[in-house]
Amino acid sequence: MTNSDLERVTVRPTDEYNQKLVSYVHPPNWVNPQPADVYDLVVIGAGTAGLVVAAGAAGLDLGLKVALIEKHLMGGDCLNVGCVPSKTIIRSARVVGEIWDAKDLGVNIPQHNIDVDFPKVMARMRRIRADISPNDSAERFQKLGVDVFLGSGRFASKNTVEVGGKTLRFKKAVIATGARAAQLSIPGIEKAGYLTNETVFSLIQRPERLAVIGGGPIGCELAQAFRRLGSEVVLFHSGSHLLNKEDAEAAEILQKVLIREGIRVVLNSKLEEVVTVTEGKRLYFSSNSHRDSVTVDEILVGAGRSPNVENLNLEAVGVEYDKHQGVKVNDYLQTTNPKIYAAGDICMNWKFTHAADAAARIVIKNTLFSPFGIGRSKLSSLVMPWVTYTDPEIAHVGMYEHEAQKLGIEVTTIKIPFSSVDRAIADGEESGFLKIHHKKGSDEIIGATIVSSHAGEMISEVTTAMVNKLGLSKLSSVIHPYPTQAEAIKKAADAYRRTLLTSNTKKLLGFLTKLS
Ligand SMILES: Cc1cc2nc3c(=O)[nH]c(=O)nc-3n(C[C@H](O)[C@H](O)[C@H](O)COP(=O)(O)OP(=O)(O)OC[C@H]3O[C@@H](n4cnc5c(N)ncnc54)[C@H](O)[C@@H]3O)c2cc1C
Ligand SMILES: NC(=O)c1ccc[n+]([C@@H]2O[C@H](COP(=O)([O-])OP(=O)(O)OC[C@H]3O[C@@H](n4cnc5c(N)ncnc54)[C@H](O)[C@@H]3O)[C@@H](O)[C@H]2O)c1
Repeated sequence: MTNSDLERVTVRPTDEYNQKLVSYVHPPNWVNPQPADVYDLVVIGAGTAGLVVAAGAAGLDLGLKVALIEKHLMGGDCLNVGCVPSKTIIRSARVVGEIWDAKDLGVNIPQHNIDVDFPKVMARMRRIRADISPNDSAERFQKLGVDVFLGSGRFASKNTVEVGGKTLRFKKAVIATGARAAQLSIPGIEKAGYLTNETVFSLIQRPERLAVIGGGPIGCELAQAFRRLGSEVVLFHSGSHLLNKEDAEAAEILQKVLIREGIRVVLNSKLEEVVTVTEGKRLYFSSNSHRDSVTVDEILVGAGRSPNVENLNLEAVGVEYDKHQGVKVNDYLQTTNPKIYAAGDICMNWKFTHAADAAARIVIKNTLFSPFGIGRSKLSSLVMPWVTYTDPEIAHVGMYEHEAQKLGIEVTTIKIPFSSVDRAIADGEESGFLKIHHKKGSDEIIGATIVSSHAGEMISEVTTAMVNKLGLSKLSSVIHPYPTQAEAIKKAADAYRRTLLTSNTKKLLGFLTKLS
């Protein structure tokens, strides 16, 4: 491929920050290398999953030949149009949330004095994204010893992939092509136009009125952020509750917060049509048998993901897939072609950056260091936490009660409301809770949910305990600094320990007290 063949990628607005970003993750002057005779690994897609596989394999310094193919921006969704930009604007939005609560904390800030400089919020996001991007850059991966090919990868035969007119022969290949926003079949929406995660971070002006479609993590995080940054927001959700995959009580707390902050939440919604009118985009909808309409400036769709399975010629290599579920893999992340593996959003229900990272590590082990399948790692052995970065955050790890029940595991749940945790009271954050599920009659933790402004920081303690099989008894012996919200974990562990006291041990303790 010569320079002129390289598809130019533009990220809008084309300011200095986005030019810097592109110069790292899709350099316009990039020249694809001459392919090696044969690659130990060819990885298609340079999002988190692909980057971690490539860096992990090349970084071992074993002389492995690794090729990495990216058609758009290295770093994938997470860096460019996902975690990084969303969390960066959520940081600005959080300041507004703090100011809204300031009066209750004795700090009077006239609300009409809040002046969100939306273009500056977005410019800060673009600057930070560009500053982080060298980590995922073509140049860095080249220096790691990876052959980086920019262009669209496609299987050509059982052991070759084509990119930009070049043919790469592989011993093993990895599909890490991720997912994109699922398209909705609402009449008129295509014509009216809408934003997805691929375009919303290119906004430079605040949409004064925003409709968000989908009340999952994307919808809830961005609806709250835009509301706090000054937009009028209406959030449509087809389910009867926001975040319907989460613990219902946790989702209920968030739902109340979003409504209190002025978001119009429309549940059980069915969007019937979108029409462009002089005042904007009008959405006709029904909800609980009631029909209504709302007119907005922009529509943001975040209603699930579709895996990027198209144009890979998967049929030619015997890799089975489903248009909704993605590439079919077994527990070892092997596709229906034993030489081809997959990792990340393309094949997993856990659509998280850290899940893609963890899956990539499994793929490295299973493709390169498990001869004859000996010592392979399994996806099902992972203990997976996740966090929805709303305010309050909702963090979860392991199983929900209903999942355990489905598997026939009897569960006891310990719930610690933050209204009983001194630091949360001092912080004015009593509405959340910590729930720990453990096996009935044992201290083995099988799952936990935390609702708190810092739930995401706290969940790792529970995850560490689960991974290392530290039960509640052990956690009870861990000293937690006072006052911290993480003391809730110790309180739950102490509550478990108290259940162990039988009436006989209580009598014995009472007797010992009298003797002392
Ligand atoms: C708005 C938003 C916020 C999010 N926030 C979080 C968060 O806070 N925390 C979290 O853990 N997760 C978050 N996620 C999810 C996270 O971004 C994804 O789970 C993660 O990026 C998946 O990584 P991946 O490598 O599987 O796929 P991707 O990141 O999608 O990467 C796939 C790459 O493959 C490339 N590709 C596709 N087809 C081809 C081809 N034929 N040839 C060459 N290249 C190809 C694509 O261009 C892309 O770069 C968020 C997602 C969104 C949309
Ligand atoms: N903090 C994080 O880790 C984070 C943040 C954002 C996204 N993500 C990942 O990205 C993935 C995608 O997020 P998402 O929020 O798009 O997906 P999601 O599938 O979790 O939620 C989308 C919701 O939209 C609803 N919906 C679907 N069609 C609708 C319609 N026509 N009208 C109204 N509602 C409709 C669905 O009922 C669903 O609950 C998630 O699986 C998540 O793992 C993670």
